[in-house]
Amino acid sequence: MDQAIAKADTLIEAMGWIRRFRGKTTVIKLGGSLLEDEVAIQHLLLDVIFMESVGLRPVIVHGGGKAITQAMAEAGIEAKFVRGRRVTDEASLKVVEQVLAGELNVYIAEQMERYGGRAVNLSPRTTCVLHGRKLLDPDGTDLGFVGEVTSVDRDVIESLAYTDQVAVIPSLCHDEHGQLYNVNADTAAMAVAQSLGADKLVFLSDVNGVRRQADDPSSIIPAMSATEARELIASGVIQGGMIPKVEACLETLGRGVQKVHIIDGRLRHSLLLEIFTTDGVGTEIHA
Ligand SMILES: Nc1ncnc2c1ncn2[C@@H]1O[C@H](COP(=O)(O)OP(=O)(O)O)[C@@H](O)[C@H]1O
Ligand SMILES: CC(=O)N[C@@H](CCC(=O)OP(=O)(O)O)C(=O)O
Repeated sequence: MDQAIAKADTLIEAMGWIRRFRGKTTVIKLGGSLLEDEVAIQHLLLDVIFMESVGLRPVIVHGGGKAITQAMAEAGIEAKFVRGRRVTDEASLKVVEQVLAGELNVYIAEQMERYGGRAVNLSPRTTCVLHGRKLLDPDGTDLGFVGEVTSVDRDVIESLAYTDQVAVIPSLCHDEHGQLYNVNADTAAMAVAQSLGADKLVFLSDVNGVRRQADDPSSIIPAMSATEARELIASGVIQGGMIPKVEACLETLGRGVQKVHIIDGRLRHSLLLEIFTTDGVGTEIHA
């Protein structure tokens, strides 16, 4: 009986949070490192289905860096990164498209349906909602077919939300000539969040947050300012795939959003804990 009462109390507590966030959009960026972990993905997608069921509006943007690197290795192509972005020639682009649009995008939507949700693939193979152009690297390095998103088909994504369906978007964009580009998934998620005027942008990764030492989980930084984040990139504490993630957070903050979060998607219910509790998990970056 006590357990049943505690469960009812939890439901009542959740009601306040649900009322507060109902109708608001949360963009959830699923990192490719997490997509390798079937159990973590199952729990995360259940959290997303719960959010959708109670009237929040989740939108998924995903990457797939690890799977792309593996598929490239199988095709005999060496992966090369510049400041966390993959140098993408024509052969690599084919692999990127197959992994992101052909495999992972379909896998995520299928898993959502399997657990009782309704999901729709919005990829260049179905309906492309990310439009952009070739990214000109600030250092002058030519990254090949790497793009940046300049506009998002907001109406398509929102009309799905109105009919209780969750958009699942891979990090690929088209330019006006139909040329496809490989977009870093963190920056793609940022562009979607900005375009939808999202209330929250949550980056789910396979680390517990930003750390002072990349390989030491106990060195996690629970909260930091935009200035500190810039210093940590400049000093080399933030490296590799964490650079575009933190840069995307900084750009989002620069456009009026007050807080962004980088959290550990392997932690069970990390998404719900982040949204429905006052003690956040992971690293929060604030203006
Ligand atoms: N200071 C840091 N704190 C935490 N992780 C870091 C840091 N610097 C580099 N990293 C690396 O960034 C990775 C996360 O980026 P990435 O592999 O692109 O993840 P995702 O696939 O989730 O986007 C971590 O697994 C870690 O190896
Ligand atoms: C240009 C660029 O770097 N694109 C990324 C797209 C996937 C991605 O970002 O995946 P994660 O979220 O797993 O890092 C890449 O090719 O790896």
